[in-house]
Amino acid sequence: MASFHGSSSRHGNLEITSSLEVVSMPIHGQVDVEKGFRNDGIMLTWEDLWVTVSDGKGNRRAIIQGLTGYARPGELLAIMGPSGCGKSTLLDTLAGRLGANTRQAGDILINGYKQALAYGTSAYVTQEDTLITTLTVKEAMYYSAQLQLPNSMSKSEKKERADMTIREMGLMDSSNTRIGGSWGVKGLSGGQKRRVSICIEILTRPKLLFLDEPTSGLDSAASYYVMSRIAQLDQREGRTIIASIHQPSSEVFQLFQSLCLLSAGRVVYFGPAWAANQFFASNGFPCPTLQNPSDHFLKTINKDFDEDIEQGSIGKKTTEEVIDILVTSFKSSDAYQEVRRQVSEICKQEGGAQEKKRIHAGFLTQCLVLTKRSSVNMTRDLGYYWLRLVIYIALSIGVGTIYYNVGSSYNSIQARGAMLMFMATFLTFMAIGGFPSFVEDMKVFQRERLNGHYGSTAFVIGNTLSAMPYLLLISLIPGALSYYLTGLQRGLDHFMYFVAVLFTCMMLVESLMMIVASLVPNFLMGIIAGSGIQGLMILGGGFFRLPNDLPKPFWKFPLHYIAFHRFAYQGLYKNEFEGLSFPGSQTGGRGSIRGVDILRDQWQVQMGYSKWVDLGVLLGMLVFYRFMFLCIVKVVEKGLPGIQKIMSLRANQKQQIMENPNATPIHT
Ligand SMILES: Nc1ncnc2c1ncn2[C@@H]1O[C@H](COP(=O)(O)OP(=O)(O)OP(=O)(O)O)[C@@H](O)[C@H]1O
Repeated sequence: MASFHGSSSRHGNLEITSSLEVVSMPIHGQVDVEKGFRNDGIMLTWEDLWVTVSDGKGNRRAIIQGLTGYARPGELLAIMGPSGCGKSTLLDTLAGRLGANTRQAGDILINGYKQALAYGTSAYVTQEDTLITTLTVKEAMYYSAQLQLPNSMSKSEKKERADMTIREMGLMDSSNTRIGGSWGVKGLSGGQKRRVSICIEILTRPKLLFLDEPTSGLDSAASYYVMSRIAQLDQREGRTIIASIHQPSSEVFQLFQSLCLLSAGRVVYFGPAWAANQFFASNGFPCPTLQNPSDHFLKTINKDFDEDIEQGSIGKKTTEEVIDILVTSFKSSDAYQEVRRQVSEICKQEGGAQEKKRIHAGFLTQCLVLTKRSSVNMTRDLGYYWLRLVIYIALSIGVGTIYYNVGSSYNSIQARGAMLMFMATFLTFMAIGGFPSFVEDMKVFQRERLNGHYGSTAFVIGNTLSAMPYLLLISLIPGALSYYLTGLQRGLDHFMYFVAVLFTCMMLVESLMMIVASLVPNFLMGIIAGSGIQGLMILGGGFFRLPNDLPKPFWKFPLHYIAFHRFAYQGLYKNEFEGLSFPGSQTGGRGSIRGVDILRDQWQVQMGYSKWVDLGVLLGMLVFYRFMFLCIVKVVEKGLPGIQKIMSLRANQKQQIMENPNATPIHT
């Protein structure tokens, strides 16, 4: 479950706010527990904000340069500018979501305080729609409502909220359509997916909403309806909305209260949207009659396709010169002074005491809903388990026919060993086939986690529980086919042990692949890393080279002891060979030889403990792997922002020292 603690400081030097560190809020006012949100709004200010990235050669490039601005409750602030000007970066910075290779400097204050945003107070709709494609719009919304809304709301109230939000975004007609987008299923259009993403994030009625290109993929009418509904919501409920937007129509433009116009990370204009036209005109770039003002602004400051621009009676100027004129003019304008005055006024307002706040579905509800949602997804996604089940069945029929009725001859010793090794190794290895689905799961989890929908523990529990029935099925059916066709040792207990080892190994490989997916979200790299790790463990497992023949450094110590294959092989061997006897030679001479003697003397199996200990170790490893998965998810979530914060702090101090060598570094 998420931990909700953190600290805040007033007017410190640098802060990275993060919705991961879901924390305390100093906002005064009442908590509307019934509805799951507070009554009062959020005022966000930023002052002299810089963001730099490394160019890989030791130099840093500024992508946001000294921005100052504010966003107030009940207002829709639009961030506009040419592609690559830093709109998404500004949103990410304000929401505390900058990437690990970036450094940030400057103040970001919430209601005049430096703090992370509390759960449910902010939501971020990213540019990329990361949705569970197998669900219908209604299902996606219902599950999300059950996860995000507090237990104090009844199930029907949550459904009602979800239905209302679907209606608000004009998705009623497609509410029973699967989101789609995989396995050749078209599902929703790009614009409809965009609206589903917005719906999911506005379910809790967050007080602060970040929208990155909410209208991309929408036609002009849909853009207007979506933006007008967002604008209505912000006025009705005192929400603070910051949206980056590419090319609003003039109707959409009229919905904006404030406008932040960026060019190459610098502010060209910040202030009331209606006054932007006047600002351009006063600098010699009036908007031609009948032209959409936003088109005019973007055309004037887009230097990607540099062309000379006619300026009043002065003549032509390059776009670079035009941008410099506008940036300089804005810095010396009354509008800029007004921005600074507003920022300092908001910062002066006294906030109430900090308090912890968490209003969302309880931990058990989250685990249950996530298990259910994940099960539905696994059932509908052919690539998750069904395809694998078909291949497993085909392979086990292959194994069964190759080793058909293996008998108890001398040659059957080697055949039994090879068959068991194949089952424990290659069948479990194929869990890699589910990696694309794991990656999609991880993407959805990361989005939902960043927006504080639920905690990582609930996710790991939900994922584990939902996978279990399917893995049991694909251990049982192919396991039974190969076991009985081969004619391995009779007795239900032997068969059940065989299935239990297969099941545990499959769970282990899945856990390993989930760990890889959380560290390497890239599909190809993940498959390479996952199969590489497994390949090493197979080599060190004690089949291809007997345990005593394994080179001691690395292969024997530690690999042989940490590779789960060793315990799987040894457990399966004991399960099969204990209680059986074989002829002492190929011709049947030299009497008979006991299965246990073969294991101890020839295959160097540890016979000092029973097969149940091997299974116990495998189960222990499974718990450890799942726990490790949870820890990695938490470290990625909490550790990286922490490291980033320290690095930013250092960068900021260094910058200060360079600017003023006599100054004392500020410690936040
Ligand atoms: N983590 C990063 N590392 C390196 N460069 C980055 C990083 N984040 C952003 N940039 C660069 O900063 C610039 C601004 O990027 P950003 O995504 O903020 O632009 P944008 O205005 O949102 O563009 P678009 O409208 O096309 O989405 C780009 O040149 C981008 O390559």
